Order: sequence, then structure tokens, then C-alpha cells
Amino acid sequence: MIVTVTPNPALDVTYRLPALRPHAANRVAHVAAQAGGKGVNVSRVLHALGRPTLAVLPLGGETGRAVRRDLEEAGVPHEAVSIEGETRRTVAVVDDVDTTMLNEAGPHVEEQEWAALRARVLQLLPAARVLVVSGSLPPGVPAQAGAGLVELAHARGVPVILDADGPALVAGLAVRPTAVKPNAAELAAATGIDDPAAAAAALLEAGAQAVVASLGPDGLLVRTPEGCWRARPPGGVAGNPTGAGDAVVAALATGLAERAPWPLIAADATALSAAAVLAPRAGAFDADAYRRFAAAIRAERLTPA
Ligand SMILES: O=P(O)(O)OC[C@H]1O[C@](O)(CO)[C@@H](O)[C@H]1O
Repeated sequence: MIVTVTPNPALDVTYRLPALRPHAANRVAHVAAQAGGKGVNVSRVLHALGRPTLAVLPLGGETGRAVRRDLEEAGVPHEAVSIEGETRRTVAVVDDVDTTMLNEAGPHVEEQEWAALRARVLQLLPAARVLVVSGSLPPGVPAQAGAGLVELAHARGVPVILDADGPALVAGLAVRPTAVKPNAAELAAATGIDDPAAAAAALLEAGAQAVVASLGPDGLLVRTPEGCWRARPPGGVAGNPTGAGDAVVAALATGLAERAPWPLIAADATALSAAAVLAPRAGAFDADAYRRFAAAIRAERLTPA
């Protein structure tokens, strides 16, 4: 199975309105809430694909109970480690033009609470084909915590994907994750380089074994020591991009579990991510569109073999 860790899960609240007006009172007609956080979304996608997965996450307070209820109702296999603090909420405001995210920092997680989560991951690793560590770290958890999970996976010979940014990404690179999955902004911020192919090369140099960069409408760039590939989504795919990067990670984890070649992983991840944009909620995808896109998308090699 693919084990996902969401260090800082959330109740994702989505507000839909025709046009968000900042600095004004906005009336919201459509409100939805579901369990979220990046690793949770990865497990949702994997579960919808029929792939065995387990989401591991710290949960606390009334919001934590709401997250747990939603995961139970959705049938997403999960294991929660109880914490004292109150699980956070995120708010996505989706209007006809774009999506605005408001992400709370999350609860303070105590050292022994994080140690309990680590211990649970350690117990699960023998059954894991891939470990995914995805999303921000909550207050109280040091930037090296993601790197610590990467090292646990390495010690058990389990491929590990790190989807982190800022200091957590930098700390993670030092322990050579099997793959990292930055978006365009995270890639540029981590390297100071605007060109995605050059920035991905810099992340390889810094320690990543593979870089899978999600570039929004420009598709996906995969860079490994074996080469560099680019896959592009079909034109005109518009919708809710929240969670599209999590769909990339779900496809990447599946590809690593199956030891698929990189060009196929790149094409599949691009198709699944585009199909996720067409779905109204993070962690969901349009299954028909996924089939159509997967049949049409091919990754192009950017460097000679
Ligand atoms: O951990 P963060 O980086 O704050 O990201 C969490 C958020 O990202 C999303 O997973 C979308 O990728 C939302 O579901 C939301 O929970």
C-alpha cells in the first residue's frame, strides 16, 4: 500500500461565489467542507483509483473530529494520532476567475505527539511500497521533521516522496528523497532560478533523486540523472486547481510503486492532474477525462538519452 503522512491536516472549506471582492462584504451561497491537507488528498485520489492506501495524520479537537468523520464517510483508510491542539481549517474561495487560498498555520504539535506519529509510520513501513510526506509542518514541528521521515523510509528500503516547500524542502533534500514535487513557485523559491529545467537540475544537485515539478497549465517537468521530460495537458482545461498537485503525487507514488519508466509517470501524472482540475473538490478527479487525457498525453524528452 501507499502510506501518506499529512503533518498538518485541515478541514478544507470551499466558498463558491461569482466574483470575490477584497475589502468588501462577500455573500457566499455555496459552502462545502471536507477532510484535507496534501497527503489526505493524495490518499483520496489513490482510494478513488482503487489503489491500497493509508493516510496517517495528527488530529485534535472538534475540527479534528469533523476531519475524521469525513474520512470515514468517504471510506478513505486512515490512522489518526491524537493531539491536544485543534486541527486547522483552510478556506478556498473559488470565483469565476481564480481560487484564493487562506491556510491557517495549524495547531501547536508537541514533541511527544510528533514522536507518536513517527513511531506509527515506522510500524507501517514494512507494509508500505511507497511513503508520501506531503504538506506544511504545523507549529512546534521542526523543519527537519520531514527529512526525519525520509530517513525512516530509506532505512527500510521504501521509496519516499517529499512534497514540501521552504526550509522543510531544503532540509529534506539533504537526506536524498526518492522524489520531490515542487510547484513552479516553490521550485523558483528553493533555487532562485526561474527556468524550471535549470531549477530542477539544481534540486538534483542539492540531493533529490528525482524532481517532478508541477507547472500548472504548462504541465509537468521531470528531471532525474537519466534525463529530463516534459508532458503537457490538453488545452482549455479550466476549473479548480486546488489539489491538482496532490493528483500528481498520487500518480507519482503509483508509478514508483510499479517501477514505471519516467516518461510514463510524467504522462500519467499530467493526465490525472488535468482531470483533477475538472473536479470541483481537491482529492477528486473526472474519471472519463482522466482516461481520455491518459490516452492522448505523451512525455517529450528534453535531453538526449
Ligand atoms: O499544508 P499546506 O501547504 O498548508 O496545504 C494544505 C492545503 O493544500 C491542499 O491540499 C491543496 O493542495 C488543500 O487541501 C489544503 O488543505
